[in-house]
Amino acid sequence: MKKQRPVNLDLNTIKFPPSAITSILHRVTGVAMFFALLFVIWAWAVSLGSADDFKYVQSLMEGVIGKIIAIGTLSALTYHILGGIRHGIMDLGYWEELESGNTSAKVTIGLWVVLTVVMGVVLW
Ligand code: HEM
Repeated sequence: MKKQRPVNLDLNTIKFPPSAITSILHRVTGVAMFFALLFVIWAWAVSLGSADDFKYVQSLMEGVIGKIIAIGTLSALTYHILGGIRHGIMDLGYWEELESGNTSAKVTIGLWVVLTVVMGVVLW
């Protein structure tokens, strides 16, 4: 076996292309939504118990943690839908080349960041 095989253990020199980052984010936001849904279903069920229970959930959602959960959940959903639409367009045969795929990935991430900031400002 060749002794002088190329080795690259310097993680700082390894860079993910934008399309890889969108792919990872799609899975991360999908899993995040699964867990967020557990909270959403719990809050929904509790809020239907009585008028007091409703007020309890309302005050929870008006607090800092409630707002972070709401903005985080909507942000994950927004990314997942944007990524899902990008996937649908790729399924139709567009944006499959290296350059267009990376451009659509950058646009997806950019749109997501802008929409998250807008949602954050509106919901805070
Ligand atoms: C609460 C709703 C949703 C949950 C919990 C969810 C969860 C997930 C998870 C966990 C994955 C990753 C699967 C894997 O990588 O093995 C995934 C993938 C995917 N989701 Fe969702 N999803 C939801 C809604 C949506 C919506 C509304 C869309 C479309 C706009 C969508 C489009 C997709 C697509 C296209 C993939 C595949 C991505 C790929 O092949 O890399 N999802 N979803």
